[in-house]
Amino acid sequence: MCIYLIQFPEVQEKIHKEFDEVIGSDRMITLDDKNNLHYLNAVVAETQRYCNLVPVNVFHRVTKDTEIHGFQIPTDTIITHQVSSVLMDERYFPEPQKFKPERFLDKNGKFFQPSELMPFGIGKRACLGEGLARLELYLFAANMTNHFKLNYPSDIRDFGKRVIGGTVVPAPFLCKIENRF
Ligand code: HEM
Repeated sequence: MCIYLIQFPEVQEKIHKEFDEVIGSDRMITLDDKNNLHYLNAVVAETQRYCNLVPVNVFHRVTKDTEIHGFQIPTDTIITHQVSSVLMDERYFPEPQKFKPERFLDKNGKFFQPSELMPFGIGKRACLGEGLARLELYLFAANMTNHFKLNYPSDIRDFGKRVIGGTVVPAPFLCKIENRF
């Protein structure tokens, strides 16, 4: 998310505008503020959609003969699904290659979360840590961005490079951090 805020400064500006209007100080932002920070929630959602944090999903075993779109999948086959195929599907997310938090705001500017946004998987084996992870993402994103403005370092080298493993992480990067208060 830090990298996207630097790469898309207009997004960072809109977050700061929302903080100035809704929070208005350097006080601790808590869960009580969550329902009032629509744009911030939209940026967190778009970050999860856009970054595809879990590039290869967890393996599952088919427990009975199954047919999906005409393909026969016998019992005990090991399968994995790709959440990213939904997150990058233009039927649900027009212009999927663009970072657009506004896709998660309704016409009144209120945050909404469509069922197709499924970075934690779906169904019985979806992420067990989803609730905790959502709270952490919100609290970190809110307090970090309220306090600081992020910018490119003066010497930009390989900025924003993705390192793909079990999860995707950014290659170590430098950035310039300014206090907002
Ligand atoms: C941004 C953070 C996270 C993301 C995007 C994420 C995403 C995922 C995904 C996509 C799966 C596979 C779901 C499936 O196979 O359908 C998964 C499984 C799982 N996650 Fe997470 N996860 C996150 C954080 C966490 C945290 C913080 C915990 C624990 C505190 C956690 C615990 C688990 C466990 C135990 C499973 C296996 C569930 C099962 O197979 O029944 N995850 N996660």
